[in-house]
Amino acid sequence: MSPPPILIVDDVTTHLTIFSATLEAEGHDVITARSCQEALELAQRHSPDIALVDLVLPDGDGVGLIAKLTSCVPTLKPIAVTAFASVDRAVSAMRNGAVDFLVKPLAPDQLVSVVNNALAGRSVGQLSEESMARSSGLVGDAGSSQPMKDVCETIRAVAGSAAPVFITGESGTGKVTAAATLHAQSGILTGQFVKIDCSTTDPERIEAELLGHAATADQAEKTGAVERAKDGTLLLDEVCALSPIMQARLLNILQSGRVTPLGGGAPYLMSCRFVCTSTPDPAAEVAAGRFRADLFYRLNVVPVHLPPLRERGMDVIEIAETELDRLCAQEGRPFRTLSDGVKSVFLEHTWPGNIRELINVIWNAALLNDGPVIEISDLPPYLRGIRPSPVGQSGLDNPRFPGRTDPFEGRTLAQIEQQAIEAAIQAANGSVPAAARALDVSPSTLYRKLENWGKPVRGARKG
Ligand SMILES: Nc1ncnc2c1ncn2[C@@H]1O[C@H](COP(=O)(O)OP(=O)(O)OP(=O)(O)O)[C@@H](O)[C@H]1O
Repeated sequence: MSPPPILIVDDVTTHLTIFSATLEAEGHDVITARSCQEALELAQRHSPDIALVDLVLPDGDGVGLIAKLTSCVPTLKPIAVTAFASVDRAVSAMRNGAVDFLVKPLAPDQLVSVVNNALAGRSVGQLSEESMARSSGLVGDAGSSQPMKDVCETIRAVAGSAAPVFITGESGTGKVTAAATLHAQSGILTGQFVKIDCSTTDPERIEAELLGHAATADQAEKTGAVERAKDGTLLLDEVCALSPIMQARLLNILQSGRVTPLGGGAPYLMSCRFVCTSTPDPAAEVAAGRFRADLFYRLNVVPVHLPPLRERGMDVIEIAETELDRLCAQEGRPFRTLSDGVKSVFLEHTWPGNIRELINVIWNAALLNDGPVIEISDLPPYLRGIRPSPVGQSGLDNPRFPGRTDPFEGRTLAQIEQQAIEAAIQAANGSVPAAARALDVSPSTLYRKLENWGKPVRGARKG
């Protein structure tokens, strides 16, 4: 029997032809779709292993398609494909079930490497959990800023207790990694680290995933996550996404400590440590009535907040260098270090996708270039457009702020906004509409701001 095929979803014929030829040359079977509708039909018929999904499709949104594909083929590993300007869309795709993302234009060896990694069960998002199982903790391996020292201290202090921990932070800041670190450092937990993604698991199935179910006429018995995490850690990733009904059931389980599998299996006592994560601020979710206050107080015994990368100062360089070493060893690439210009750009950029975005930038640069030093020209265009601060002004060598750790220090919000907008326009070769698309605002917003700053605008409409 031939292995399941790889599904490529893109409405541009040349992309379909090039991606298919590259993967077929590696011995993969490929099927192609040009729309969400066609992709869903093919997925139902062929149960592909991997789907490469372009995030902009003629009849819908690729992020939504990824969620639908994984719900119709639970074993499917989707990979989001996006244009340079929409890294945050890719981050949102990963939050909706994508195991990895690729940024166009794709180099053939990069496409093959990401697909092979996904087939082997490795992705940027999963490597850390593997490492975590082996190491005594990845959070803290790289990054010595004060906010991260505080986080590591909290993790060390509470790892050995059974108290529930609630980890918050923007997407890609390392919440799941921190949860796995807690498990690895516990010293007392002998069971497994089990993760349930509450935002992508089908709401109809989440109760059975959590509690398990007895055998039925058409389904074999299923062991629930609570039981699999016996004497270990149960991570409820993005717990605020649970429906009101599931929130009530979870509260009930926490209060009684007893779990009864669906369909009448034998009840058992729960013995796992609960760790939850949330990207939206859980207190705001409670205030808005979307998350139960009583459940939040039960789960939020030890709060841990992961700072965004832009507030971690020089950590961005430490993490980039550590990851460069790791990825070069893994991929056999010859890079040794980052140029000073690249370090300066990294300190200027605001990293909306946080560590995940940084790792993808490093991976891209190391795969597509020759080394031994990563230069600005090796970075994706949206980063090349960022002007490093003049000598003496960057975080690397700023005499006013020796050892400065905050790239925003000394700047107002308005100055940071102006710099981000100018960088986007430069990256879009001076096109305001293209920069507006990249920043997800209307062109008129940018024209208005440029006018207020007294900047000449190419192609601006009068009146
Ligand atoms: N301290 C770290 N050093 C190196 N890599 C890290 C570190 N923390 C996280 N990562 C990597 O960053 C990526 C994002 O981490 P993780 O999935 O833990 O973030 P998250 O906050 O849970 O993201 P999301 O909210 O989008 O699910 C992963 O690839 C992980 O391996």
